[in-house]
Amino acid sequence: MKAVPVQEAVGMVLCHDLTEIVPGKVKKPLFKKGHVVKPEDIPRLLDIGKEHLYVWEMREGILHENEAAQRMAAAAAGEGVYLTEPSEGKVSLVAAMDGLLKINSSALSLVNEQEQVMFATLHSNQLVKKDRVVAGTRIIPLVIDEKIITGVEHICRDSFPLVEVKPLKAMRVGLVTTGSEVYSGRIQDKFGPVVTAKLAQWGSEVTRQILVSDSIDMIVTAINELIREGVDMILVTGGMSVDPDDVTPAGVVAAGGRIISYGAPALPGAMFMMAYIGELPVMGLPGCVMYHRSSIFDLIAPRVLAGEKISRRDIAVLGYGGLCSNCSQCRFPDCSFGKSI
Ligand SMILES: Nc1nc2c(c(=O)[nH]1)N[C@H]1C(S)=C(S)[C@@H](COP(=O)(O)OP(=O)(O)OC[C@H]3O[C@@H](n4cnc5c(N)ncnc54)[C@H](O)[C@@H]3O)O[C@H]1N2
Ligand code: MOO
Repeated sequence: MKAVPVQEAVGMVLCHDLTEIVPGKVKKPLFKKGHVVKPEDIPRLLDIGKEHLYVWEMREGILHENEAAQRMAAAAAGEGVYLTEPSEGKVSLVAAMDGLLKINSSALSLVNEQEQVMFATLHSNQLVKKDRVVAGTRIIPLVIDEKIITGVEHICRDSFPLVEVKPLKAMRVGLVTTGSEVYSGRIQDKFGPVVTAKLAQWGSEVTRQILVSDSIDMIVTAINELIREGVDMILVTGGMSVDPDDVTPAGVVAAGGRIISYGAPALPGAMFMMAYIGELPVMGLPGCVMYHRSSIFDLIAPRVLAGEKISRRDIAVLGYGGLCSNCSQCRFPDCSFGKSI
């Protein structure tokens, strides 16, 4: 690579995008890589502070920033992600569909420990819309030793994929709503509508809701009925707390449930329960899920809908970032709640 004064650069081919920045107004390439410099470009180049331009000299084992970024992005991207063309040397990774974003954060850190490269992403385990930029990567200099990029590709291959968007399955969900006050008709059920609306937003449907009193036998009968109907997920609402009447966890165990975690390091969501009956996911939802706009349910349900099996470790790591700030205007998922990795 050779630097030549701009006045002598007419007829030469630009070897990288040249950026113009006017604070608050413009940040974009004024000239793209490959542009042939014309006499009328000279004053505009001087305006953006370019007195010299680089002229590209191809050398074995050295990569241009665009090719380096394309290779890193391609190596990291799994299903549900597409790549943009490089602009100013950066390639973006974009969601190809609505779904659950998965980032391998430890492999990502390994990539970023390499010299002269960067790779930045959104947080893992959040829902993203189609066409949202979920990550971006580039090299820091204009050219780079190919060995560094090969090293990044190795890291990506060992931990593939670094970035992925998983589609949500459309599930049939059964609800068991506990509580003598609701069962007897003293108060109207408020849990059903909240959970139904959330699931609808994620493309799933509540196919049956059964109201029961605070009785282990009634909970077991309701769960068995939902299993017979072939639901893909069961949610048991209420009865998760410390009162003698709160028998939901005991009811789920009596129905054959294997408890992964009773209690979760999330607020709202402390009294949440994750269980499985065979392979069937069963969640015990505490009252806060009905009350708060975002809670543990918004952290775990999308992952179950994406086909993930929830482990005790998945729940345990939620503590870091598990405290909701209760903002007056909720911006979840664009906030720290649930961003544990
Ligand atoms: N002494 C303690 N009190 C509470 C604790 C605790 O650890 N110690 N935990 C608190 C947390 S955190 C939550 S969340 C709630 C959990 O409540 P539950 O899920 O056990 O719900 P219930 O006790 O059955 O009811 C609480 C409240 O919500 C109303 N409710 C319940 N289900 C419905 C429904 N389907 N529709 C409308 N309203 C419903 C119920 O009538 C009660 O008013 O506990 C904290 N307390
Ligand atoms: O679990 Mo309550 O489950 O935090 O608000």
